[in-house]
Amino acid sequence: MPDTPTAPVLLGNRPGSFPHGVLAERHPAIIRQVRDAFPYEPAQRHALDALLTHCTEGTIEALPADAHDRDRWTAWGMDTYAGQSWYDVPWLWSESWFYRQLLRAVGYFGPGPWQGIDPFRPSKLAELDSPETDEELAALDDLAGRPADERGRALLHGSLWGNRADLGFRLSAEGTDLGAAVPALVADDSERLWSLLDPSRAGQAGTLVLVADNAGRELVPDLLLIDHLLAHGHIGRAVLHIKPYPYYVSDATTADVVDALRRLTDAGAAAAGHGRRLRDALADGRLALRAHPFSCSPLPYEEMPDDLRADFARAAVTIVKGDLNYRRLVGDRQWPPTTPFAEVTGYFPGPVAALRTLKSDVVTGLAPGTEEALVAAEEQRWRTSGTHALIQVRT
Ligand SMILES: O=P(O)(O)OC[C@@]1(O)O[C@H](CO)[C@@H](O)[C@@H]1O
Repeated sequence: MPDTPTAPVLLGNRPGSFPHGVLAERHPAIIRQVRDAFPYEPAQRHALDALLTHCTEGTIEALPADAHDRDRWTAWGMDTYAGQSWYDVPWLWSESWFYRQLLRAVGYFGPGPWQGIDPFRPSKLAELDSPETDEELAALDDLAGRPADERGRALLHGSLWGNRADLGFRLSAEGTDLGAAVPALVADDSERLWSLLDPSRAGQAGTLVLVADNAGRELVPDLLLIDHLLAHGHIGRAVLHIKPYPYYVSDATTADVVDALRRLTDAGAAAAGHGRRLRDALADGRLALRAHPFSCSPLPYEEMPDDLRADFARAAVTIVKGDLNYRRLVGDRQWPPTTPFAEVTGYFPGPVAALRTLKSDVVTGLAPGTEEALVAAEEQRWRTSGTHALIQVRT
């Protein structure tokens, strides 16, 4: 058997590193944002204040015995990491734990009147209802007159670059002129992706699994792409994997899908047509939602449970969106950037495509010349600035 490549797991304990900045600065900023956005009651305010200190100075404390998901977190490594600093456990684990603790602080898991209230909803709705979203939806009218092939490619790129719309990222990228960035693909396997979506390939249109990332201005283009692929027979069915609870600020949940569809149908013109077709697809089963607990797990996809593995195995292709999902797909490790993508995703049970803008250190599958050119132009900033993107495919 060939050796599976490996590299050190990313931790957040090196001051000055990107992961350290997320734990030490981004997480406290997220707590303050949530605290300001909602008229929370005293108990929630106290819990948020306690978390503010705890997440930067404390250690991992096991969930209480009556926590609804205690067994799940035990299986995900909680007892192994209990007692350790948030900075010394795998960064991916620590971040995921942060969102679990934040939701506990605001009473999301209940019981009580705040059960199920998404603390990130105000920022998600503000983005969905922004003039920028209006412009993007209006652009669909021009696109409607173009050949189907061209529309498909434009919608694929819309879904890819929609990944820049990440509210947690914006919080710490403040001051960065995202508008001035030159969009640049550091890897582009899009032709291989289209060949997997060729209906004549297997004699019948297969299933697309799309593992979604952010709500709002990323989810809308994801849905538009799905609608296009269904309407033009590239796929017979789509399964959209969303998060079972709010996560990484802007990650999409079922409520966000409902909001996005409302936004499309209310927009009128071409956007409304997409919205209506997507509603029909949901109603007749051609589009299905899945909110698997593992979608919010602090582990790489290599450790996915059997039922999820079976879902992916049935797909003609699984499209994995965004930075966090990329980290989980290839493993949150200090890979040399030229490590082959096909090797680190060799465990995945079927063809898989990553669509991601680069917003953290992890990257694989770059050509040696690409890495050299990026480093020469930007040192290591290209890894985290969100100004570069990739489309990588393993068949
Ligand atoms: O998955 P997304 O929305 O593309 O990005 C999530 C993100 O902003 O959060 C993490 C840091 O908290 C990084 O992996 C990444 O930059």
